[in-house]
Amino acid sequence: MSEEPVPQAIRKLQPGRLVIASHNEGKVREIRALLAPFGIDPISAGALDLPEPEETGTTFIANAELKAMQAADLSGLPALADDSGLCVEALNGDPGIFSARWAGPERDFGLAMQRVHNKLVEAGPEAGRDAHFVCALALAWPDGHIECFEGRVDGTLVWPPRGEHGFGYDPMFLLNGESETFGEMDPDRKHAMSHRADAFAKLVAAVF
Ligand SMILES: O=P(O)(O)OP(=O)(O)OP(=O)(O)OC[C@H]1O[C@@H](n2cnc3c(O)ncnc32)[C@H](O)[C@@H]1O
Ligand SMILES: [Mg+2]
Repeated sequence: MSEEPVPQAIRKLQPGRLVIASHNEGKVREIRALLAPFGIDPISAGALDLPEPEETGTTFIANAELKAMQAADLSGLPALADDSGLCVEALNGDPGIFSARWAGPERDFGLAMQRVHNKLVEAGPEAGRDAHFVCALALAWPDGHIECFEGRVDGTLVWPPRGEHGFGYDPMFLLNGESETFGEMDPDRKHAMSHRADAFAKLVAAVF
């Protein structure tokens, strides 16, 4: 069996020597699955007890950068952060970088999805249901070097939410051309076509 070519930056990442700078279990699960083919078994920020930084950036990239840099700094290890969110066209891109914050301190995504739905109802019957997910990935090295990549997928929103898989806004997001929401989809299928997979493919391609 021929060995898969391994990108340079990834080659430097050894099992147990990469931190996933995220406190979101759903994301950590997906990033683990994306890294598995490279033989990388990362440590999560939670396992290292790293603090959750305040997300003061005004873009997905800026927030991914600040999370990755803080984790690399504190751990002395390379760190991969993900800042992502749902952008609804009829809501001028909201909740966008505030996607986690719309779920309140309890991180209640039933509530967050209801909020999105209510705003769309308020926007009136002519407001469309188009939306996209964005994922910014930042890979920070302890020497301060940082690389960023952004992925995106387009779809529409359904109501009521459907499916028990995934996390966050997945049950209300229907990728263009699909009949199952991300919440109904087999997780492997979502991992293969999500905004996170798109950003990850760019990360891998850039370091060849
Ligand atoms: O910052 P970290 O610790 O990584 O975790 P977080 O949950 O706060 O993550 P973000 O700040 O990036 O907020 C993004 C929110 O957008 C939502 N989101 C991102 N990717 C998603 C996906 O693949 N499916 C559904 N919702 C997603 C999800 O609810 C996240 O909480
Ligand atoms: Mg966050």
